[in-house]
Amino acid sequence: MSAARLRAGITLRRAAFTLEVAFAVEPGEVLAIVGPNGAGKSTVLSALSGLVEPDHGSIELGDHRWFDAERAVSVATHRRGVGLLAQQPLLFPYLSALDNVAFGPRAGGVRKAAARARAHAWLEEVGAAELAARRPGGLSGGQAQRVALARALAADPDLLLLDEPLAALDVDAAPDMRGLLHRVLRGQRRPTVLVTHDVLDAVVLADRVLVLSEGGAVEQGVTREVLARPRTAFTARIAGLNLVGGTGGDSAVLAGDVAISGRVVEPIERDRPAAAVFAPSAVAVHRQPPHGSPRNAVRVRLTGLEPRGEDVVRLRAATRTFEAVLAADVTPAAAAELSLAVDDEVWFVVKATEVAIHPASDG
Ligand SMILES: Nc1ncnc2c1ncn2[C@@H]1O[C@H](COP(=O)(O)OP(=O)(O)OP(=O)(O)O)[C@@H](O)[C@H]1O
Repeated sequence: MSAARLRAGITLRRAAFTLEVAFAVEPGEVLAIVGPNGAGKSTVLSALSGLVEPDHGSIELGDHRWFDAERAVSVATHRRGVGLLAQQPLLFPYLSALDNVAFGPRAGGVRKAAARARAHAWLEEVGAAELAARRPGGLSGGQAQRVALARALAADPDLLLLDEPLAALDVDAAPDMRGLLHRVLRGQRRPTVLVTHDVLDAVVLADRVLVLSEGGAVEQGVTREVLARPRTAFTARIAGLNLVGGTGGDSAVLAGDVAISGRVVEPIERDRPAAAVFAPSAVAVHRQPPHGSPRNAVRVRLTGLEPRGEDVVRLRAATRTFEAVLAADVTPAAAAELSLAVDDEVWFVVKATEVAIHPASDG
């Protein structure tokens, strides 16, 4: 496996749309590109894989110049060594899972027995060894996506592209696949670019995040820093969920002097990065710390109160002993009863059953 840095700085104009982005992804690093529909996420991936040509700029992987508008360089897609895992697994229907995975190595000139051995190893790696003989028609969505991941990696690509890899999976299969991707991505040395709508994917899988809006990067940085301190209203909105980053404890995330307990959705490791995620609507607001209750309680200072429709007031708050920006949705009546105002010190309280605990990327 090569370990080269991806560098891209491109401009691409369409009738009513201009994409203009610059980013780099280090070997072993995962960059998530998030943003609303039409922001240009797919266009970035198409440019990286060579399916569209930017009007200006360049794309390089290590010493290899894949694209350079000024020097009229454009390396063909199949020569770029790009592995893609898309929303749909796109397996060959008449080949077994094993032969699907062996396809890349075979196409790369590896002999049949060696290609099949490599395919077996990758199926093993993604927990799908027992599916080797099955055709794609006999696989569940989650199983097929595991096989598709094995196929992408068996070809030993220099750059891995993940295009909404969990979007088509049902709610039961997505956490398993997310956990698998977390494990597999941590062990590799190539750069990876992940496009996703789901901020949780960015938290669990990406070291850095680039927020794309109308063709431009509105924020770029270490995932947890961008989400914990969103500099644009857009990022705060996509963050949507409360996120407390810290390290893994006993069914809990340890952040500063607080332990947030919850349901462990994907296995976490002690002292490794982990994140607790919960909805603003799951937060109750108290003036006094709750006593003798198994709930999570975090002391915060209110930084904002915004009405959201008739039934909800969104409270924003800064934590005191660790870095996070939290939100709580309360009824206007509750906000009035507690006579809440900016700068008030209150307790945000959330039941462990409402908190999902995930491993987080190292970034
Ligand atoms: N083949 C095309 N020809 C012309 N315009 C296109 C083409 N593909 C996409 N666009 C336009 O380019 C812009 C960026 O689209 P793109 O698909 O990259 O966004 P996206 O962020 O991936 O959106 P989504 O999340 O909906 O997939 C949009 O305005 C879209 O309408």
